Amino acid sequence: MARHLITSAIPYINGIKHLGNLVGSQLPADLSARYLRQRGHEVMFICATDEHGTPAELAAKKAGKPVAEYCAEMHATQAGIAQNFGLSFDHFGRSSSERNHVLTQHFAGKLDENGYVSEVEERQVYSIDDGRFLPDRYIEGTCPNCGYDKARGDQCENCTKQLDPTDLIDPRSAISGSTNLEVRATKHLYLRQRTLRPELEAWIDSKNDWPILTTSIAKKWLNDGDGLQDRGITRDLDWGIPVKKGEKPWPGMEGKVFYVWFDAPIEYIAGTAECTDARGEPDAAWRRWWRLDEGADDVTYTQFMGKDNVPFHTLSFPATIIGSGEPWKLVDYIKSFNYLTYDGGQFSTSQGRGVFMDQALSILPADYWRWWLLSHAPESGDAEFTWDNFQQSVNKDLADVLGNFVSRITKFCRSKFGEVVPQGGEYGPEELALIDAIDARVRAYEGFMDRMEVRKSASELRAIWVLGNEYLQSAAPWTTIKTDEVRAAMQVRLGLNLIRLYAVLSAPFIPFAADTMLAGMQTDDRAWPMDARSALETLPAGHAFTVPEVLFAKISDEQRDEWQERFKGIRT
Ligand SMILES: Nc1ncnc2c1ncn2[C@@H]1O[C@H](COP(=O)(O)OP(=O)(O)OP(=O)(O)O)[C@@H](O)[C@H]1O
Ligand SMILES: [Zn+2]
Repeated sequence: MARHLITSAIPYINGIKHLGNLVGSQLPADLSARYLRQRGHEVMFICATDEHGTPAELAAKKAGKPVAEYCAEMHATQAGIAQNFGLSFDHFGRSSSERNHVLTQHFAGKLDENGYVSEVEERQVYSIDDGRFLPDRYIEGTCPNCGYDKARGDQCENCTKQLDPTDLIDPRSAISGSTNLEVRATKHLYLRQRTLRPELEAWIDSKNDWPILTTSIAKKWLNDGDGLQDRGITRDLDWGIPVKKGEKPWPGMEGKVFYVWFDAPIEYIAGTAECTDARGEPDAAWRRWWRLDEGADDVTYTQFMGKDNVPFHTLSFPATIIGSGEPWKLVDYIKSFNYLTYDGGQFSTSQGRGVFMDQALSILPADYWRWWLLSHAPESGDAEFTWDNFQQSVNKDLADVLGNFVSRITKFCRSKFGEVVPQGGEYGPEELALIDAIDARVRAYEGFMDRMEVRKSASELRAIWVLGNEYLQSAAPWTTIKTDEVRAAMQVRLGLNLIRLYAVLSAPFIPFAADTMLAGMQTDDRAWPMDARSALETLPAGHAFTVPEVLFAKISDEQRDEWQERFKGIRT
């Protein structure tokens, strides 16, 4: 048994997540966590909501609620939807937790002690009417390049020119529209990533088994242009973790908070502490996952995330860990994803484009989505969600292959032998060949799952389902029974055992259907098949079962067209 720490990139709090967010982080992390638990390993799977920063404040304002209240509600909403999707977090924490406050301030204090923090005086736009400094993207005005009148302080989205807020003509606050702005001096803390560059580079270079997507992004940030830059880690905002040096005040930093990207990854650690707190365990229980000097030296730590999060996880967060000078656990493997696109465009939370997790569950159960998303995970490049493709893949893989297999075997057995596993008969060459084929494919499936190759795992699993269908087709117990009832009984017994085996193997992908299959087979034996032959003898002759309800219904053309129409617009 090994110990696996798994974290998913923490979803931002400003709304319900879309299918792109799901497949780019939480869902593959869940696949891995479920698989490793089934293989008997000790798993700690952590996710949380990422709650700080201006977009949270603005979303709260739009909802007409104080930001703390908004975040608490949205956290509960996201947690509920995650549960309905079968995301098996050991804990779904909050980056605004007390634990994260303390740890974030602790890391900042250590970084400062070790000389990795500098203070920089900046000039920033202050909105007198809003009573706050405005981040670049919350200043709007006319683009000096193309004349577009809604250009943002960081960029004109019309002509794509990169801008400074001071370049804008007639600048105004994007929050209130006020033009009562002035430039004020303000002091901020910077994490001295440049100084840590040699250590970071050596560490990245040692990771030769990481996905190319991960290392290529890390190397780009390390080397492009002038190389890795120091990074501001504080902001002039109210909502966030107050800037402190450990438990002590930080002179000159009063009223400022840490930048959301500084505290968000620290929540992986804090979330683990929140988890063991909730279980009523002592500090040692979370520290053994994170502190190399307190038991974490045998932990394998894997992070899951979309590509835009990679720089922070390959460079900034490791800089925080390394710069602390303390023996915290660094990540062992970063599984990153390209983007899922929606019907020819981008998914977007802020623009309400795409299908969101709550909407998805309102039309179909979680497993339909889990299967499609994982079997089409954007691993080697971006992947596109289309309703056509979704319909085809659900109908073919889930309904025609797996669902049909379960239904034919169980119904046939019920009609000829009753709802018990029939007895008699011996395997012939066909059965032995099937068992060998299953063994080979299960070993291949394990290999892909161990390496977190999501699409390949899905197609191997599908191939295992297909083996059963092909066997059933050629063994044809409904024909056999006319001449050889004992042989038909053996074929059916094998088929019923295959259903249990499929439930076990498929559970990481489609946990709800797996439960239905096991409930139908009236067993809770989830033992991973070490060899197919004995695994297929789990349900003995005489064991009772029930015919499960329809596992997967086909998606009709009318449904497909209706959903395509319903979800083509913008969610408001
Ligand atoms: N279209 C996408 N496909 C795959 N992963 C994505 C996609 N969009 C975002 N992600 C990933 O989803 C995770 C959660 O993202 P987060 O909640 O911060 O939303 P985001 O990156 O602001 O995206 P959006 O604004 O589209 O919701 C991150 O790991 C991010 O990289
Ligand atoms: Zn422009």
